Amino acid sequence: MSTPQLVVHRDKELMAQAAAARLITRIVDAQSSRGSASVVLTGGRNGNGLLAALAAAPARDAIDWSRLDLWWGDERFLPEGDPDRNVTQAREALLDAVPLDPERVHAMPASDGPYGSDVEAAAEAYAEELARAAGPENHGPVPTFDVLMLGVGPDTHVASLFPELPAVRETERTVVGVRGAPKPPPTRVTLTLPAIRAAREVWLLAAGEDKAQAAAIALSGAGEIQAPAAGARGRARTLWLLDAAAASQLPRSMYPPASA
Ligand SMILES: O=C1O[C@H](COP(=O)(O)O)[C@@H](O)[C@H](O)[C@H]1O
Repeated sequence: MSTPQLVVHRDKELMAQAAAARLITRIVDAQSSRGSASVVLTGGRNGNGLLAALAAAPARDAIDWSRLDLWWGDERFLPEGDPDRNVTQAREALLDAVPLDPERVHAMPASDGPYGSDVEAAAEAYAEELARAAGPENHGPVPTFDVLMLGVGPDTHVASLFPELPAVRETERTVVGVRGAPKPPPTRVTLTLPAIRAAREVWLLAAGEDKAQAAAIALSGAGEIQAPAAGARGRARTLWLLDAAAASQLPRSMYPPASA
C-alpha cells in the first residue's frame, strides 16, 4: 500500500478545478493505455464540487465518455431520484451533461429497487456486480479502479465507513450495508476498506475548515477503526487533495512549499 502524498491548494474552488484537471488526465491516460478507464465517485460537497468543475472544464471533451466505467464508493439508501442520493447529485453536477454509456454507470441500488428495504441484499448485489466486472488480471473480486475518490467527513469518515461502526472492521466482504450511521440518512451501502484498497489510486478530498481536524487526525498515525480515512490507501498512490483551510492543522513539513 502506498504512503499518502499531499497537495494543498489555495481554496476549495482551485482545489476542485485542479482535481478535475488531474482526473481528466488520469482517465485519458488509462483510456490510451488500456482502452477504457474506471473511476469510483464519492458523494459529499467536495466530490460534487469536483464533478461541477469537471463539467465546466473545456478539456472534458478529451475524455471518451463511452469508454468510462463509473462506480460509487457509497450510497445513501433512499428511493431512486431522491435528491440526497449520491447518484442524483452526481447526475446533476456532471453525468447528465456527458455522453456516458448507461451500461457503464454502476449506481448502487435504491431503497425502492429490486431489494426493497433489505440493505444487506442491496450491498450483496453490488458486490456481485463488482465481481462480474473484475477480470483475471485484477487482484480479487473487484476491478482495479484507476481512480477511487473519497470525500473526508469532519469525523474522518470516508464513503460510509464511520469511526467504530462494524463496516469499517470488515475484512472479507467488498460491499456492506450500514445501519445507524451518525450522519443522515442512517441506512447506507458502502465499499469496505479491502475494496477501496484494490484501487490503483485513492484520492481523498478535503476542503474547508471543518475538515482540518479530520485531516490532522487521519494523517498523524491514527488507526483506521477510529479514523477510517487513515485506512484508505491505493495500491500505487494515495493522494490527499486539500485546500489551505483543511490543511491548517497539519505540520507545514508534511507538504511541499510550492503546493500551497
Ligand atoms: O455522507 C457522505 O459524506 C461524505 C463526506 O461529505 P462532505 O459533504 O462532508 O464532504 C461523502 O464522502 C460520502 O460519499 C457521503 O455519502
